[in-house]
This record gives sequence, C-alpha cells and structure tokens, in this order.
Amino acid sequence: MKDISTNWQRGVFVTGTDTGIGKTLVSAILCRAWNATYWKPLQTGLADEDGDTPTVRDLAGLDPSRIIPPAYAFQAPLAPLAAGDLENVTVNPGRLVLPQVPGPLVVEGAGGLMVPVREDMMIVDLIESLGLPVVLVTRSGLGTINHTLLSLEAMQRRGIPVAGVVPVGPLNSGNERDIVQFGKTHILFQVPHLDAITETSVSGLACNVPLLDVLQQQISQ
Ligand SMILES: Nc1ncnc2c1ncn2[C@@H]1O[C@H](COP(=O)(O)OP(=O)(O)OP(=O)(O)O)[C@@H](O)[C@H]1O
Ligand SMILES: C[C@H](N)[C@H](N)CCCCCC(=O)O
Ligand SMILES: [Mg+2]
Repeated sequence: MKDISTNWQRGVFVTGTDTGIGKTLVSAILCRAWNATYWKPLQTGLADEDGDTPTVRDLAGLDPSRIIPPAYAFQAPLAPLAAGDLENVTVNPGRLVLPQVPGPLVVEGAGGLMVPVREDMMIVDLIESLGLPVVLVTRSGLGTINHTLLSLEAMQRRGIPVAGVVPVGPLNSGNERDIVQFGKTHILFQVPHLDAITETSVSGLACNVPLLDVLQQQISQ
C-alpha cells in the first residue's frame, strides 16, 4: 500500500469520467469548502473560452494568492498532447510538480484519466506522479456506471488512492448504490443540476463537502 500521508495534506486531484462533466464546478466547490488553492496545470481550448482558472476564482471567491497559473495553456480545444503539437510545444514533466502552498491544493485535470499529455504520458500518469488522492467527478444518469467503474478500475490497478466520487446531475440513488458496491468507493457529495451556476450556489454546495480529515478516512486503493 502506498504511503499517501506525506501528500494528503496537500489536497486532491479532481478528474472525471469525461470532459465537460463538471470538474471545474466541483473544483470551485472544494476550493470554497476548504479555502484551498486551485491549479489547472494543463489548460487547453483557450481559443474558445477563458479557461477554468478564472471560472474557479470567481465561483469560489478565491483571493488571487489562492490561484496557481497553468503550467501550459494551449489554444486548441483538444487533449494537451494534440493541442501542444499544434503550437510545437512538448509538455515538460519537470514543470508538472506540486506547487508549494500553505493550505490544501485542488488540482484539476484535463478531460478524463486516459487523456494524452505527451507521447509517453497520460493524465493518469500525472496523477500518479503528483501522489494526490483523487476525487472522481461523474455524470449522475444512465451510462455512468460503466464509465465510473472503468475509471475506478484504472486507478485501483495503479494503486492510486481514491477519495471518492461526486455525481453531477439529477439524483440517481440506484446508480450511486451500484457504483459504491462494485467500485468499492464512496459518494463524497452530490451536485444537482443547477439552473444558474453562481458564487452563491457554489457557496451553498460547499456546505455538503466533507472535512479533509473525514475524507482521509474514506480513501481506498
Ligand atoms: N450541476 C450542473 N448544473 C448545470 N450545469 C452544469 C453543472 N455542472 C456543470 N455544468 C455545466 O457544464 C459545462 C461543463 O462543466 P465543467 O466546465 O465543470 O466541465 P469540466 O469537467 O471541468 O470540463 P473540462 O474537461 O473542459 O475541464 C459548463 O458549462 C458548466 O457550467
Ligand atoms: C478542451 C476541453 N474543454 C478539455 N480541456 C480537453 C479535453 C480533452 C479530451 C480528450 C478526449 O478524451 O477525447
Ligand atoms: Mg474544467
């Protein structure tokens, strides 16, 4: 079993079963709940959007000192490997190391676990190298059981500690039951469908987030 005690206080890595699944919203909720520092090391898609960092800053009401800028920011709305290729940039793993921050750190991935970062590296490899426990963001509805269990299995095979799952969307307790049972994991909290995503709604949802030390007790490998 891996010793995660040294990195635990550093925070969590937020990944998902897909892109556009709600990782940024969940990251904002976690930052708000823990007054954490936010880091999106690999940002792509800046041709179409401002990126996740300003979104989390605004939704969580974070002080600028609680924001670490991305290590890489690419224009194309693609995986980091493909987006970097278009700019003739190869990601240097030496720049993907945990920043030293005073409190907890919330690190958001790009897309899901098997997203290419370099020819020899995917997001799941980055997670392994950072050593943070994972919060897995999932869709709540039909089809999520397969995606969620595959993601959990990929992490379990690598010995990556999983803090738990956060379903986003209409409550589906049947899916949650199956995911907990077959995935040997926990539901950390739920995020319902929101008509408006605002600092107020994020603040309200932050009340449902477990304390860091409670989360620690739920970690499975
Ligand atoms: N609970 C929700 N209710 C309504 N809309 C939501 C909810 N969660 C996320 N969304 C919307 O879905 C879209 C994708 O969410 P989000 O940006 O959090 O995805 P992501 O997983 O961070 O994607 P990426 O891989 O690009 O980082 C956004 O427009 C967001 O506002
Ligand atoms: C641009 C987008 N919003 C994400 N940042 C990148 C998602 C890459 C997903 C790759 C894939 O799984 O097919
Ligand atoms: Mg995001």
